[in-house]
Amino acid sequence: MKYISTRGKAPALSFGDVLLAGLASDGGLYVPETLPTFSQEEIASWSGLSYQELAFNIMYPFVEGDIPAAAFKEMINDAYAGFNHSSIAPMVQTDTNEWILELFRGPTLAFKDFALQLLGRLMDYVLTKRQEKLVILGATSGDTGSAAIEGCRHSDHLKIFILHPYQRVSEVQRRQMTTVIDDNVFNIAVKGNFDDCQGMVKNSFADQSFLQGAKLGAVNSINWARIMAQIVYYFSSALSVGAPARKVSFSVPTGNFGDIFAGYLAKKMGLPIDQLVVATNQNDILHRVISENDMSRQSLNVTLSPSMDIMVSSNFERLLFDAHGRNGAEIDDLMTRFNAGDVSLSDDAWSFVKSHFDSYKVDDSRTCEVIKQVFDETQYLLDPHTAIGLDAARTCWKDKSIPMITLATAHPVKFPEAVEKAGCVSPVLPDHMKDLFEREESYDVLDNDLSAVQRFVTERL
Ligand SMILES: Cc1ncc(COP(=O)(O)O)c(C=O)c1O
Ligand SMILES: N[C@@H](CCOP(=O)(O)O)C(=O)O
Repeated sequence: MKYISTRGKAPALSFGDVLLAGLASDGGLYVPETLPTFSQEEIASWSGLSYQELAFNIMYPFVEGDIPAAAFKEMINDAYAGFNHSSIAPMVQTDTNEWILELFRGPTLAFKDFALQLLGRLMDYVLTKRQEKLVILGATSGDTGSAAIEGCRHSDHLKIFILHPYQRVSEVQRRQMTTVIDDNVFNIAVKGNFDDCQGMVKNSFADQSFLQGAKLGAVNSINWARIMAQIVYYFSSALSVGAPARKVSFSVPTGNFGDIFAGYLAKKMGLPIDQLVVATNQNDILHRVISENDMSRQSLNVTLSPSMDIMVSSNFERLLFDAHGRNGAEIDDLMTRFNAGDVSLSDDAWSFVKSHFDSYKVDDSRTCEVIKQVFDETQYLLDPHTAIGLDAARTCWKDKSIPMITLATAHPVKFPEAVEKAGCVSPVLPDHMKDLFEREESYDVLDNDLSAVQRFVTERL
């Protein structure tokens, strides 16, 4: 399997190289040159497999040639061994044909564990073979950071630096990162927002001279391996409600467009998906582009769903690549125009986007209403991101005979502020985190200044 850049100028790479490269050298994102596809019969034959077996069947074509099958199976088993439910991604029914897919059963209680517990092991494997080391620079709005730290902290080949927006992640999220006191883990609170942090990561890939010869790697969903691992739970959940014999729909709380892009790929790979609903908070650029072809960047709102406080949605570029006939030169030009302030897609590209996605925006007060209403009716407590997904699902659902699955992207215990504002009681921390508020924290607060961040990294290489 070869991978190509969405901007068409970087060399095509193998899986191992893409895994370590993160962002392409031309500023684009790597995508597979061709996608594996599965027949309905083949998908049907997977019903009854364990999550780990299914994960192997779906992901192996992406890594074949770089990772031997036996080693890959071992990594998958290891990556999901720390999840607290035997199904790994269990489903909960909330109404007729309405399902919640619980993606928060991993060690850091958010969907990021699905990809990042595997990514750390994949990187370690490839780096050991190559006898190389990697400096990870990641940006987080709260969840990627802890999952990446958990996935990478035990590797002798990785040093990990995570940027989070100062005072804009929940206290539980911050402590999940900053209480990991390991020699190879560094947390930086940047006096800015998530887009600033993500911008610093991308700029650092564009010019790596500050690393004095060391190599930079990515844990954000700009790294193809993140997307690859997130495809699996679309298949597992769909199979559990009768696919491929029947269609299914998904609603996905969306920020950086990585999770829902994985759903779009599952559809291209053969899963019969009827609707893919993009659910946003007040930071609604994705809802605006899908519904009105308006991609204007507005100032970032601080919301009760902080993990989705994102305006520059990295993975949308991967979709635009398809929307432009996979023409890298067109995307290169489009990105230059976007950065110069052009804010709409061509009619053809917009039609393509609308043909695959529905969208809906949910504000903070409605998020609280949904948390409370669902809890009162079912005793099921949603986290604020999932509440946004569920409200969007109910609003956009076209055919109620088709199961609608909302991705529950985080555990409510991570967001006590929203849960309490909704009038519910925040759950207690799970056993492995119960002393989180007593643990020692370590992090540095830096100005929103790329050179200050790069200097911090260089001094710790
Ligand atoms: C809890 C939670 N929900 C939803 C999202 C949005 O996912 P994506 O960025 O892949 O669209 C994120 C972070 O990105 C998140 O942490
Ligand atoms: N919501 C994310 C933001 C980063 O997105 P990623 O999926 O590209 O890593 C977070 O919680 O950090």
